[in-house]
Amino acid sequence: MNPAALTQTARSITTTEGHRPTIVHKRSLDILHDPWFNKGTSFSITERDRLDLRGLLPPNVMSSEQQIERFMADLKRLEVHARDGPSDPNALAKWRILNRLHDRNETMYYKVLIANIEEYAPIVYTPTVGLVCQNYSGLFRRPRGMYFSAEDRGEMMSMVYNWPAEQVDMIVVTDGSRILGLGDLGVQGIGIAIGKLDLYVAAAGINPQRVLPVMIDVGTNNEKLLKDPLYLGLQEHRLDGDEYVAVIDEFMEAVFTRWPQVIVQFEDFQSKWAFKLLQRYRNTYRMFNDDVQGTAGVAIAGLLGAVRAQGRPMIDFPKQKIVVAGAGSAGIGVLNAARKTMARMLGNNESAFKSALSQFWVVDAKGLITEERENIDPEALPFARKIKEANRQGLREGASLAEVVREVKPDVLLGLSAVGGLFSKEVLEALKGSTSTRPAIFAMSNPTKNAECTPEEAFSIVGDNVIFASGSPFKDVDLGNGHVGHCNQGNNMYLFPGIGLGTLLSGSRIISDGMLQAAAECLAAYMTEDEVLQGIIYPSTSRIRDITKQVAAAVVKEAIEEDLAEGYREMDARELRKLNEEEILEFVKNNMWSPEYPTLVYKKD
Ligand SMILES: NC(=O)c1ccc[n+]([C@@H]2O[C@H](COP(=O)([O-])OP(=O)(O)OC[C@H]3O[C@@H](n4cnc5c(N)ncnc54)[C@H](O)[C@@H]3O)[C@@H](O)[C@H]2O)c1
Ligand SMILES: O=C(O)C[C@H](O)C(=O)O
Ligand SMILES: [Mg+2]
Repeated sequence: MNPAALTQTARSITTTEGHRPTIVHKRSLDILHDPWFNKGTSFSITERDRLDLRGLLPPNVMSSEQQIERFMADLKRLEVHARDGPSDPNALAKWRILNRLHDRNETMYYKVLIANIEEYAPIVYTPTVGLVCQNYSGLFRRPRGMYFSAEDRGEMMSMVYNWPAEQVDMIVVTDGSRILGLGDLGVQGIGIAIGKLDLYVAAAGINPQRVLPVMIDVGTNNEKLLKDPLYLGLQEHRLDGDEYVAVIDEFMEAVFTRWPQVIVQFEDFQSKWAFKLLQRYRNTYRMFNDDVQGTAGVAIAGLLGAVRAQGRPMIDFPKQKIVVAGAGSAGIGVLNAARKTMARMLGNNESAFKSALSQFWVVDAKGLITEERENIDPEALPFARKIKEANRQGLREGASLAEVVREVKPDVLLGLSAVGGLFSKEVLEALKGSTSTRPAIFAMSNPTKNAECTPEEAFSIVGDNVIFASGSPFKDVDLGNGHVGHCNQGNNMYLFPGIGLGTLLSGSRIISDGMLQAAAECLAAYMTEDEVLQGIIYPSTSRIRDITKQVAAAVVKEAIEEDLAEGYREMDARELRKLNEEEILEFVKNNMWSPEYPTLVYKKD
C-alpha cells in the first residue's frame, strides 16, 4: 500500500458523524416535537436562546445522565409496584413508557435501550412486541414509518417522497400475514418492523434517522380484525396472486428508485409468499428474508454449538440426526441451510448434497412428511422421507412427532411450528431415548407462549444434560446442587443486524449465500470452548452490539472476497480491498452510530 493510500484508509476508517454541529432548519416547538433533534430538558441555555426555546422548558438544565435517571425511576416504579413480578400488563406498560420516549427524544431512547438491552429487548422485541401488535389499535398514538396499501397502487413512486429523510439505509417491511406465531395481524404487524429496526439501531448502530419501518397493507384474512370497528387497516380480504405481487413490485421499485442504496429486510410474510418473493428479488435488489435466511444462520450456529457441546468437533455435524417440527418459511430455511452445511463438510459435491438428506425427519401439522404426502409443498419435497426407508424404521406417512422421536432417537429436536407446548411430555419422554450423549432441544417459536416447550420441562423430563435454546427469552433453570440449566436465546436477532450493517458498509448490490454463510460461521465461532461445554451455545443479549460488529465485519470480508463490494461513502471498492481483518473491524466500528447529542445550530432554509 503506498503512503497516500494509507493516509486515505486511515482517514476513511476513522470517519464518524460525531462532533460537528448539526444544522437544523426549525426552531421553537417544532424542535421539541421533533424526536430527531429534541433534547428535552438537556438543551443548554445558549442553545435555548439560539433556538427560541426560552420559556418552553422548565428552567433547570439537566445533563443527559440526570434525564436518564429520572426516566429510569419512572420505568422501575412499575416493577416496584407490581405484586407478582413481570406479567403481560406490566410489559405493555413498560412498552408504552419506552414508546413515549421514542416519540419525544430518540437519542435518549436509544441510550436507554443500548445500556439496558438485556432487560428491554424483551419489551421492544419478542415477546412483548407480539402483544403490542395484537393490541396495536388501542396502543396507537403517533404514526411511525410508512404505510402502503392496496389502495395506493399507481401512487407509490410519488408517495415515497413523503418520507422526510433524504437517505434511508434500512427498511424492514411486513405485510402482517404471519406475525411471530400469532398469525395474520394485518396492519397491526407494523409493530414487528418497528421492533426489528430498534435492534438495527441498538445492535448495529444504524443511524435512526435512516431507518424506515414499512407496512404493506393488502387487507387481512383475520375475521376478527375484519369486523373490529377500531381496526386501523383495510377491512378487506387479502389480495392474492398477480395482484398481490404487483403491489410488492411497485413498492420495491419505488423505494429503490428514491434510495438506490437501501437494504430491504422482508419480515413475517406467510410462507406462501416468503420464498416466492425472495426468489423474485434477491438477484436484483439488496434484500433478504429474515425468517428464512436470518433464522437459518442462527440455527446453524446453534446446531454447530450443540455438536461442540457434546465434546465433538464441528466436522461431526453431518452425523447428527435432526427432527424438525414445522415446515414453514423458518423450518424450510433451516433445513436447506443445514443440508448445505453438511454437504460442504462431506466434500461439497452432488452426492454429499444428496446423502445429507438422510439426516433429517420433518414433521408438520399433518405429521411426518414422506413421499406419499399429497399436494406436497415444493419447498418441503426434497425433505420428504422415502416410504420404504420410513417403514423400515417403523414409521409411515403422517406419523406423529412422538412416534418419530421414539423411532429416530435424534440428536436434535428443533421446533419452528408456532405451536406452544408441541414438545409435550410424551415427545420429551421419547427424546430420552436419544442416542446422543447430550440431546439438544430448540424450541424456537415465538412469542413465549408459542415456544414448543419450556426449559423447565426440557431439563426435568429429558435430563440435566440437555442443550436448550428458545426463540424468546426464558430464565435459566435452577437444577439444584448449585447446577444451572442454561437457557439460550436462539433468535435471528443475533444475525440480521450484522447482515444489514455488513451489506451496507460493503456496498454489495445483493446479499449472497456466501455473505449469509459468513455471518452464521462468525456467530458459531463467537462462543468459546468453555462456554459451549457448559451448554451456552448463544451469547447473552448484553453482548449483541459486539457480536453484530463482528458479524458485519465477516459479511464485509466475504463481500470483498466475492468481488461484490462496491464500497461505502469515501471507502470505495479499491480502498476496501486494501483493508486487513483488523481494519475491516475498525471500519465497521467507526461507522456504527452511537446515541450522543450533537450541538445544534440554527440556519434558515
Ligand atoms: N427463533 C427465531 O429466530 C425464529 C425465526 C423465524 C420464525 N420463528 C418462529 O417460527 C414459527 C414458525 O414460523 P414460520 O414462518 O415457519 O411459520 P409457518 O406458518 O410458515 O410454518 C409453520 C409450520 O408449522 C407446522 N405445524 C403446525 N402445527 C404443527 C404441529 N402440530 N406439529 C408439527 N408442525 C406443525 C405447519 O404445518 C407449518 O409447516 C413462528 O412461531 C415464528 O415466530 C422463530
Ligand atoms: O421476531 C422474532 O423474534 C424472530 C422471528 O423473526 C420470528 O418471526 O419469530
Ligand atoms: Mg420474523
